Amino acid sequence: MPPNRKLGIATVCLSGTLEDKLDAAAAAGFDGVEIFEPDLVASALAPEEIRTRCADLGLNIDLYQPFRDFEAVPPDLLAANLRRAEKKFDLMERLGASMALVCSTVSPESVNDDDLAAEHLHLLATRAAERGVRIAYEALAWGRHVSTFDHSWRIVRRADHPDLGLCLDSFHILSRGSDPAPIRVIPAEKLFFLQLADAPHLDMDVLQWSRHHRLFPGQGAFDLPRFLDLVLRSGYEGPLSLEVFNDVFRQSDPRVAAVDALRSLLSLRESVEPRSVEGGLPAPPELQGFAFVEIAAGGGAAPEVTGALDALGFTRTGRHRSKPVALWEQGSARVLVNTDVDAGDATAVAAIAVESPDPAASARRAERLLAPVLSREHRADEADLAAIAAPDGTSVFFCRTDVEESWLADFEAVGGSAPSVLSAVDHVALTQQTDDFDGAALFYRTVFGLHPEVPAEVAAPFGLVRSLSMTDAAQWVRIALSVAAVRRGEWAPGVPHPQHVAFATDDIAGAAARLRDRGLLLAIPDNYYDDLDARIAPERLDLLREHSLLYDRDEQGEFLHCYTPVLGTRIFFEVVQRISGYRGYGALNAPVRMAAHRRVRLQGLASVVRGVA
Ligand SMILES: O=C(O)c1ccc(O)c(O)c1
Ligand SMILES: [Mg+2]
Repeated sequence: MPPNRKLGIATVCLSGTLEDKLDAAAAAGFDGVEIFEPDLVASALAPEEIRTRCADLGLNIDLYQPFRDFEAVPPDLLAANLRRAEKKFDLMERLGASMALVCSTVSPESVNDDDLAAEHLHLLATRAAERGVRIAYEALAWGRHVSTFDHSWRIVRRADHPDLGLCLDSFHILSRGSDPAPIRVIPAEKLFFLQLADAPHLDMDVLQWSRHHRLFPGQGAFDLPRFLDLVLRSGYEGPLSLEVFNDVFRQSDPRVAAVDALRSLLSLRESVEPRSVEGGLPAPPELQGFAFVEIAAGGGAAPEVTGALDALGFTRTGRHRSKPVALWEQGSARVLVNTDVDAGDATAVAAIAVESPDPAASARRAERLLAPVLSREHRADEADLAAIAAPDGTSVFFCRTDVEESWLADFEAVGGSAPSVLSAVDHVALTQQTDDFDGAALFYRTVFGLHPEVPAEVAAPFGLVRSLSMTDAAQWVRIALSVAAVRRGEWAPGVPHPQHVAFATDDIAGAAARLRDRGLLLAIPDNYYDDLDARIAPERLDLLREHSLLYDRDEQGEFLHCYTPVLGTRIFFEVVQRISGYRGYGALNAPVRMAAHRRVRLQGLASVVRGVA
């Protein structure tokens, strides 16, 4: 595929007025737009002005859409529909748009007659051609008589007009579970337009699914790389255009949504183009684990954080040469604690750093995927780490710790080492704002090249929580994202936007005992163990109960985990033991953990920790 393949977006994807949408699409870097009729109708700009505006912004008008309920109607309606079409051709002329989308009819006045549909579309294409317009016919998944792409192709073939072709929309095809392979038989010159949308698996009415829950490619469950590959193999040469109807995106800042949209399309395009293509993205990094996790802690919370690290068996091994940052280490797990005395008891995961064999190339890839590059202050003798900003505000670093001049040289050694209980960072869990979840998932997946696992949904004490974890093929880096499925109202007694860092161990009971000795083991109630006994009857139930260990298992193995209370405003630590290749995160136990965190909150953790430290 040529690397200069044009990328477009339908204005219906974005929030705002037509002007807002065009500005956002252009700012993100799209080449073209599909103008959605209601956006134009509500605009005060004359079609000529829209045309000029698009040209000034460097946007081509790829498509005008949709024209509905045209074909296979009785003669009086046909006349009215042709009049309606002529008016739209007038408009398109003023707009400078040369392709109109016609959706398969849903009208109760239409008849189930392919010959008549073909005849009417032929007539429409003839009229359109006189005006310099071509017609792309799209089968809506809920079309009254035509609801599959192969049916729309039969009609277009029968109509046999050079200015009539097909619009393929991945949603309508994949939502119905249709096999897209027969797209291969459609000649390239009949593939007029391609609309791309992903969606989660949902068992619901297809029209509602389409109008409310579409997602950008890579955010849902459809196999879009295969779909796109088939369409391109057929010889389609037009733009790759996103058409995503989504309730959240309709309300989000269009500039942010447009960037997410283009990132998704760049990543999808990457999946079908050879790696060597000029102007292509640098390959995803072969990540080799977390280099460090940086926690920002206000002066009021720092003792809680460092007290918990100490209890977990970490040793403070280094002090940054120019910043108030301490390095804590154990096994290959490294935590930086960045103390900002003015920040009260606020805590947050400020940064995650991943090991990349080529940090500069990884950062270039991130930049090409529209990640904001952070300019960081560093002294001439300090490491210049490649840093980008994730949508949730977390800084992301790519580094190589195994080279002589690594970031570690910025730290002055201060201490020895202690016996290791924990071996590495197992995962980092970041809670997202309700509207940012899909964008954040897309960011970590594409920039890091991680593979998403099956999304989970749990009914938690303070509301429904969705989560999505992702990892690289070798499971060196795991990121777990979660989100309150519905925006919170006044009643929000849980920890706001909690974040946690999980460490791996081979001795979970030992780790839990250390935490308990320091008053830092999150207590799990008996009811949990009674239920566990009833459900699974795990072998070492007494041990689990004694050490407040949570338990899960999958086809491969078992999972034992425990937690600290919340430290400062929103951070906590988890210790996990994966046995025999367990892959999950114990998502079913999350509600029990959340309720336990709330109990500790009510009791007041600060007094406990200060009493011990
Ligand atoms: O939901 C609709 O009406 C609609 C309109 C135009 C499209 O291209 C489409 O896929 C759906
Ligand atoms: Mg469509």
